[in-house]
Amino acid sequence: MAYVTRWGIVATGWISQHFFVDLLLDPTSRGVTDVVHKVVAVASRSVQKAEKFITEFGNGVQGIKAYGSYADLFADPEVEVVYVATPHSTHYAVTLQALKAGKHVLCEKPLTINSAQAHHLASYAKSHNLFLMEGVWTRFFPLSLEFQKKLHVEKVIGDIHRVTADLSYKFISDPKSRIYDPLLGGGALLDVGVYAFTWIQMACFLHPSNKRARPCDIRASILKAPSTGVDESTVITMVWDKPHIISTGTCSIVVNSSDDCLVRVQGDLGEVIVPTSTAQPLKFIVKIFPTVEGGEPVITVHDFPIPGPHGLFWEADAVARDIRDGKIVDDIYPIEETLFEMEVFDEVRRQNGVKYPSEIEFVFEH
Ligand SMILES: NC(=O)C1=CN([C@@H]2O[C@H](COP(=O)(O)OP(=O)(O)OC[C@H]3O[C@@H](n4cnc5c(N)ncnc54)[C@H](OP(=O)(O)O)[C@@H]3O)[C@@H](O)[C@H]2O)C=CC1
Ligand SMILES: O=C1OC[C@@H](O)[C@H](O)[C@H]1O
Repeated sequence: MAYVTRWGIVATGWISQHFFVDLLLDPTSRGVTDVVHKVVAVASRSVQKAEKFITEFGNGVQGIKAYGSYADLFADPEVEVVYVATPHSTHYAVTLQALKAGKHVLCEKPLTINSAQAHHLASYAKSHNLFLMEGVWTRFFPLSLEFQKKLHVEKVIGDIHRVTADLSYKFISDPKSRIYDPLLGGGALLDVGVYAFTWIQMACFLHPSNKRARPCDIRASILKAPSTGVDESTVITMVWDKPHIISTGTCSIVVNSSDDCLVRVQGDLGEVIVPTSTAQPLKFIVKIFPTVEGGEPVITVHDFPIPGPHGLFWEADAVARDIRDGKIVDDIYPIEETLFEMEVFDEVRRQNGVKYPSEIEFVFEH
């Protein structure tokens, strides 16, 4: 019997629409038979918005409740796990409120805007035996798992020496948008930098010789947006002692990533390239250098088409299995990796004197 996971969706913005559509897809269409997803309720700050969202994107599914406040959804005993998709700066308070109501939580990336908030959420969830995960959906793509296997198990490119990863989008320069607004945690680092960072985590942090150690050196540069002062373009270089790798992660909200190489992992024998979006990857390429002078490289393209609209369902399936199995931390993307990510991001901002407004950098007393 498939386990039925009972979801509550919090907020009705862009990514919530995508998540909702993916949740409503029949899991057997992607070969999944052990879990299914039931959307119990949707909450918005306006009940009309929640109703409209259900009508527009609910694929005719009946019985989904519409709430006009997040608190009402948290109070619903039928909701088992909450998907939080509000702007970054509100993740901490909204997630804490959900946890305090006894709900498991999948919160969109970034989990919080700083590591102090992330540590608070992680310790609250742990001490109350509740599931908590940052929604870095990319980590659950079969492609990402195969990428790690090729690098770390099959060691197809031998010893890894250098890793570069990028995600950049040219966003419309609107100071009121969440991308530019400091009060909503705007800037490249928290919005798209998370993805560049996650590929570096997969290649370096999860390298078997690294044994989950922190990098021994972190250096970062930030170019601030003249309009609002958020980080417009950010570069993070890290040195990983034991696997002996140097990595560079880049992100920007004023230029687009190149479409031919977003991630490049270079090793003794060749390189692995992810050419499409580092958020929603579709293929990776393994290039093995010629062993004889004048020989040709051997190039293998590994295609991973998404069996559905977006690919957020893989992350949802993982959450469902964790909850079914009584796990509070996911194995593929454990909360410890989020804490590490947030600690590095704090350091990146510290080195560059970038602070979010005090209204959003707070930590509740606990
Ligand atoms: N995994 C992925 O690929 C993606 C993840 N994200 C993440 O999801 C989160 C939401 O992003 P996105 O959906 O693009 O954002 P949107 O601006 O489209 O939606 C955010 C929603 O949050 C609610 N909200 C609550 N408080 C506020 C506030 N103070 N100001 C504005 N909206 C508020 C609103 O819903 P309501 O009015 O119904 O309460 C709003 O529609 C971000 O943290 C982002 O990082 C975003 C895009 C892609
Ligand atoms: O997570 C994301 O991925 C896609 C981007 O367009 C979006 O701004 C970001 O939040």
